[in-house]
Amino acid sequence: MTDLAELRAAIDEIDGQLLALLAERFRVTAEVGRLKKAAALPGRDAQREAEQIRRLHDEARRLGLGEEWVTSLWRLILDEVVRRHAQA
Ligand SMILES: O=C(O)C(=O)C[C@]1(C(=O)O)C=C[C@@H](O)C=C1
Repeated sequence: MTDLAELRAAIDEIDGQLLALLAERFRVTAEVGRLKKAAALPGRDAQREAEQIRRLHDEARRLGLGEEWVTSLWRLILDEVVRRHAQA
């Protein structure tokens, strides 16, 4: 039981770090959104996203994570950034 509690505490710690990193990522993408708006660039950059997904696939393979799963996760994040760009 102690093991379970300790493992769950480790999970909670990691979840907090993941959330903080995501918040930091959204802070940076908000700056990108401001630059794009000032330059009248579209919110989505499909070529950049394809490069990102390719790189993430390589890293996912190296880490033993499923490529499709990583793609779905980043789709969620990228779509949220594009949504925020459109609202800025
Ligand atoms: O790099 C950009 O141009 C962004 O707007 C950031 C970002 C990202 O979150 O990484 C989001 C949307 C774009 O389609 C590509 C990348």
